[in-house]
Amino acid sequence: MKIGIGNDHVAVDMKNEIKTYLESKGYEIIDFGTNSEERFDYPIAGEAVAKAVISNEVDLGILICGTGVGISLSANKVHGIRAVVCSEPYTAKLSREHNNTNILAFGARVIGIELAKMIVDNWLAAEFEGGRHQSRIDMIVQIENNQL
Ligand SMILES: O=C(CO)[C@H](O)[C@H](O)COP(=O)(O)O
Repeated sequence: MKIGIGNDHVAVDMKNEIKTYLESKGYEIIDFGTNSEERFDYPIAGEAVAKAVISNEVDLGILICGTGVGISLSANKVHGIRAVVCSEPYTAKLSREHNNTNILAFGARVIGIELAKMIVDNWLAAEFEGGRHQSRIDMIVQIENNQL
């Protein structure tokens, strides 16, 4: 599986640790940066990873900024993206099973690396359940389509 990863200046170290962790588990990672601790505007990374998901350049995306909020908000502006920001594994898991999220975001200023790994593991291991959840996803898509 191919995963796109992106971050701002706050999250360079955490991004690299998550990247190494996932590569050690056999995932292919495409790094959309930044790799500098110079101030970097999170919408750039949020949009880049989101577009890579939508174009199928990658299967899923992971985004990290200070809180995970700004970078997930940015990704969610791209049509077809369902990005979740979360700080614990339960929401990460359910966001895949019920909401079919295609991007996971979290905050390098909020959680530590071990919790981040646990969140990533739970999110990647979970699968969309479909069934009663599909019609709700269809409704979300309809809201997007109503804006066009
Ligand atoms: O969490 C974030 C967005 O939600 C950013 O990482 C944060 O706003 C960056 O702040 P600063 O430029 O002061 O380092």
